[in-house]
Amino acid sequence: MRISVIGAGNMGGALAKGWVKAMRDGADLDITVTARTQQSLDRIKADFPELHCTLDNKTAVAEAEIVVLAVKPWMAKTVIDEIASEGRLDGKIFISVAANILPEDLKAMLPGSTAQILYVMPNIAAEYCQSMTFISPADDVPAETVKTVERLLSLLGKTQVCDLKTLAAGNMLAGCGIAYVMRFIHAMMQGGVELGLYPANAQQIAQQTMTGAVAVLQESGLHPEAAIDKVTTPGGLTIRGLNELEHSGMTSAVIRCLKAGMK
Ligand SMILES: NC(=O)C1=CN([C@@H]2O[C@H](COP(=O)(O)OP(=O)(O)OC[C@H]3O[C@@H](n4cnc5c(N)ncnc54)[C@H](O)[C@@H]3O)[C@@H](O)[C@H]2O)C=CC1
Ligand SMILES: O=C(O)[C@@H]1CCC=N1
Repeated sequence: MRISVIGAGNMGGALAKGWVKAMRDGADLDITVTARTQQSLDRIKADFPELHCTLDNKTAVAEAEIVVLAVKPWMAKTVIDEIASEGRLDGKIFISVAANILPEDLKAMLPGSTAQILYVMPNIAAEYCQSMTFISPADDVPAETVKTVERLLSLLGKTQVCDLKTLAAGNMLAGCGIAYVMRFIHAMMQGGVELGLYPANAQQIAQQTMTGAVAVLQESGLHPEAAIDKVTTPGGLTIRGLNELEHSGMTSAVIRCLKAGMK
């Protein structure tokens, strides 16, 4: 399958690199990436020589079956005007990962085009095939196309085909949420340093603890509070910290954090 990623930056680059890793595991893909500067392309090509790299968006689109738009949202219209001219996107699968540009907005930017439009929200863990990716197809996209896109994105982690409301909420937990989780890890590091650990050691400990917590919940299927009960000795150490977190409004802060991006 020939895929062109227009804008191989943080997100587009992560998708392309994840797909290359899938190719190394046997997936039959042919990936082209574009960027604004040759320097960006040289950087990505150095570690991922399987990628075709070009500064020419139009050629990249003309040669692809699937086009992924991964430029900043405020550049989407200009780039779409460029790549869709002369019917270049017609009949192709067109995935946009530009946040908050909905399928109806994309349709308005592609008047008369027969491109099959899907609004997709991955996260940067796509590079390591651990993304949580949401897929919202436009109403007129055939089921077979949705399946194809789902298969392709499943190479990069977990996927959900969903409506726009779920995508918006899911993106706060996953697309943006990955940054919130990283901020929590950093907060643990800061506490760890105050307790006398070196930052690098605190980071390793915090990351392994995060991995362990995820493993416990995934393997056991427990609700988080049931698993927390297993850690919390009455009158012991853990409950002191848990209550301190709640006195400081942790749960409320997280809820407010997730709601903030929906405004
Ligand atoms: N960074 C993230 O975690 C996520 C980002 N997104 C979406 O992905 C899109 C890209 O975001 P980032 O990757 O963070 O930005 P970025 O700035 O890292 O990447 C954008 C890329 O587009 C390239 N570019 C700019 N103009 C271009 C043009 N005319 N032709 C070809 N390439 C061009 C730039 O060289 C750059 O490599 C945004 O719309 C964002 O909403 C979606 C989910 C997660
Ligand atoms: O911050 C943003 O707008 C994008 C969307 C999800 C992650 N980054």
